[in-house]
Amino acid sequence: MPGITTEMRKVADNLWTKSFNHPFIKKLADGSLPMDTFRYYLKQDNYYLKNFGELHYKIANQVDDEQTKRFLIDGAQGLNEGENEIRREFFSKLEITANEMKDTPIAPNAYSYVSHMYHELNEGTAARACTALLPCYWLYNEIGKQLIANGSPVDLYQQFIETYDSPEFTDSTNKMIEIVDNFGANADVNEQQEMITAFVRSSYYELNFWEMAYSNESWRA
Ligand SMILES: Cc1ncc(C[n+]2csc(CCO)c2C)c(N)n1
Repeated sequence: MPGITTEMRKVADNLWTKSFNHPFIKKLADGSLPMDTFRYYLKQDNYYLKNFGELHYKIANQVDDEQTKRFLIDGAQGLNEGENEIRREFFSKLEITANEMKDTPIAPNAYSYVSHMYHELNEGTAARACTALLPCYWLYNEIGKQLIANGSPVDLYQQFIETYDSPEFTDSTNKMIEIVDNFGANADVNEQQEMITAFVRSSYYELNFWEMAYSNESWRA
């Protein structure tokens, strides 16, 4: 029997297709994305990644299954050594300083996305919180696999694409899918529905993360 993630992926398919076709992604691939837009994305993603790592530890504290606990802790550590390392390189190349970060508040969509993930953990369950993390892995892996075929003529964008197509990253994505499928198999119908909702909401915020950067979203009216 297919796991709950098959159903989630189906329900969120429109949102995912819109992410694949978002001008941010299309222009990343053809190299025409303004560097300022990518810079904005990186700064907001810095907030996202910091919270994403912390959430891994917090969720790990609430799960009983040892393998899942291990994966989440390793994932947070891998984030510190892997993805964050590449980001430090990007920050340095684009001269994004600590002072500039201090002067850049988290933007509305990034704030809502992070708040959603904390809500799923604090007001929900570890299963729902894990589900809220899944589109992050899975959507980026699908985007990486799609874009790697042609790559990007801009070095920095090419490096970004390669991060999400690596065999290690594909393994982590598959492991995360398996974890959510296991949670789904042990959940009642109501909890399964809550998990699907958490997945759809994260997929919505993923789509709007591109839009946030593309439209330079801010709190100003
Ligand atoms: C908004 C946003 N969503 C997803 C990712 C991708 N991502 C962030 S952490 C992680 C897990 C393993 O490195 C993955 C895949 C991102 N960077 N920003």
